[in-house]
Amino acid sequence: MRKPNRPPPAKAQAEPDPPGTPARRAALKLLDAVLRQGLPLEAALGAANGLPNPSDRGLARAIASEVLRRLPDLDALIDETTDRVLPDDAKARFALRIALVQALALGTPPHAAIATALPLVDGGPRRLVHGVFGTLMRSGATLAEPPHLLPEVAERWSKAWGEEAAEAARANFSDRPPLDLTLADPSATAEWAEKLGATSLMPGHLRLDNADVTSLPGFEEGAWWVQDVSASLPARLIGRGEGTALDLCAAPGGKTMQLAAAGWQVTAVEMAAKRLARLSDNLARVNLSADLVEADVMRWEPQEPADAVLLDAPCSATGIFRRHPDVLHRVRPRAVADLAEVQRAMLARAAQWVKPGGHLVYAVCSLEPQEGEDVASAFTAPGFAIDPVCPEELPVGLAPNDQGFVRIPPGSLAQVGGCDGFFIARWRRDS
Ligand SMILES: C[S@@+](CC[C@H](N)C(=O)[O-])C[C@H]1O[C@@H](n2cnc3c(N)ncnc32)[C@H](O)[C@@H]1O
Repeated sequence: MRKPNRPPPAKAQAEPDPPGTPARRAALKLLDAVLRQGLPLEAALGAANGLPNPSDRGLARAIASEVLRRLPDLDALIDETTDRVLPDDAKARFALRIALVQALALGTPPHAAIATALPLVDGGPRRLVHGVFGTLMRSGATLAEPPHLLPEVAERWSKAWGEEAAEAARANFSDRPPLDLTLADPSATAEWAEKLGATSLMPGHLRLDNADVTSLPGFEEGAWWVQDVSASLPARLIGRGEGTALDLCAAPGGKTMQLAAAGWQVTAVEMAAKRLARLSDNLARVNLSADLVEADVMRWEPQEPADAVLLDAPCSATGIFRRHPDVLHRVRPRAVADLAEVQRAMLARAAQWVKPGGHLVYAVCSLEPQEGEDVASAFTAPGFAIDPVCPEELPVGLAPNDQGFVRIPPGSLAQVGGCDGFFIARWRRDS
């Protein structure tokens, strides 16, 4: 005989979360996505997008970004205050990181920081979290300025680029990166610099303190687009032209726009449909056009070779760590090795699509030599020779290396606001 359905036993009434808790819960989800699942912060933002209030979404993102920027320093404070080291993935550690970063770096009053973080412990050691937070507040704890890089990153970059560069990278880490714009018409640089109160590191480039992009003069008419000066160099190294150019791995389209503005008839190939749609919107805003192809570069091939081929390969993106501190937490040696393998294969494919007399440019926004120097140095194909970059093609303060490649190590251009880390190589196909 079936038992009659009984109503579930009444649960003890839980205390309601203090206002502001949903933003902290979303921050916790973002951190979990980056640190435990290895996802990019941008991809994880869906977790915060469910929040009805836009300012909560912004807060969740700001908290998560700041925790990622300051993780070693936050964990050092936590570890020196607990009797036993909390596991890396313990909810208590996450709640403390979130509370401490707000109180010590984001200007949240300590009582609000802890009250909104405690519900994140969810039945865990609330008293411990409260106690550790209180001890640190009473002792006048502070966070290092600039923040420390993750020890493994500092070690890797010191080894690759020298201790001074790694220190410069750290110094750069606390500065808010400037806003760089690329002009569709480089001959109008002086005019736009004056209009926007900007400086310029080279023709076609403008640098401003951060600003609301969409309200700046020139946005509506599409006179420029946002692009870090380093990211603008690969397309610049192809120069002006009237022939055909392939832009491989093209979205969101900074380089496609540069090539189209420089007179090339561009085919932009991108695998991610959403990103390709963004590229299309970006082109429309700046009144430029290109043939857009949604395809995997490892499967697609053009009907005929092009005069210029630009491969901005998928990479660890450690060069953009200032804007996206999550990259430093997601890069593991195995991932870099896997990416380097893909990059080599893509470069070999891209080379087949260059016309004799044409150029091939390879770029990655990576600070890992395995993805830059190692890939370019290993590249050989019949008829190709390195086309060494000249110092005059780069902004003052950057220089090609002995092989004629461009390596932009961490801390570059620090005295004028810094720039992204990059690697760029250029070859010419003679036959
Ligand atoms: C570094 S971003 C490109 C940035 C872009 N060139 C620009 O200047 O705006 C790399 C891009 O490559 C795309 N991608 C990755 N693997 C790809 C593949 N196998 N085929 C085509 N696109 C790919 C990614 O979706 C991403 O949009």
